[in-house]
Amino acid sequence: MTAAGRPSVYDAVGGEDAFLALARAHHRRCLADPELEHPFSGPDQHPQHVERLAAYWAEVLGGPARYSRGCADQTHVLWLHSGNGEIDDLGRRFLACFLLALDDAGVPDDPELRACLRAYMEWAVADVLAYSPPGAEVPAGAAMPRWTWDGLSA
Ligand code: HEM
Repeated sequence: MTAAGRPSVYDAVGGEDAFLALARAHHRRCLADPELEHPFSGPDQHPQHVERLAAYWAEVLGGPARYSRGCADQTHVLWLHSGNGEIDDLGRRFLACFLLALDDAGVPDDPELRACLRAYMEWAVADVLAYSPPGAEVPAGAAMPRWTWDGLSA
């Protein structure tokens, strides 16, 4: 629950198991995409990619701080996606896979929740793509984003 007594976005999605199902569905969609399949099929993929992605999204959307406590931080996430050159098309595909995965994973079809999740992912894709020019410098100690019903929380 949030301070105002309203469920967090994390709770509205369905908590930990729902985020795992969402990350799994999203990964499946990425692997089925002819372009996105390449970056996700490299030999050095983290074996727990899906679990880590689920923990990351859960934390950003108001869940427990499992990613920043047990996995890595925002600087690592930005660094992982940086310096790949012009990948705007991959960003569009990533967003499309996320929106389809919401249905695949059975995330509640509440219009306010869906709009909130879409706005978050549009923002997050743009944030990652901002570091795609070769040589882009990722800031050290970048704070984990927090996304609420009202958008990015300062
Ligand atoms: C342009 C679109 C994107 C592409 C092509 C992409 C690709 C990737 C790849 C290849 C990995 C590494 C997988 C591995 O080695 O385990 C990864 C990891 C990850 N990505 Fe993305 N990604 C994109 C956008 C995003 C966005 C928008 C977010 C956040 C909302 C995100 C969050 C993450 C996280 C949390 C990880 C796991 C980091 C970890 O293992 O600690 N990605 N991504």
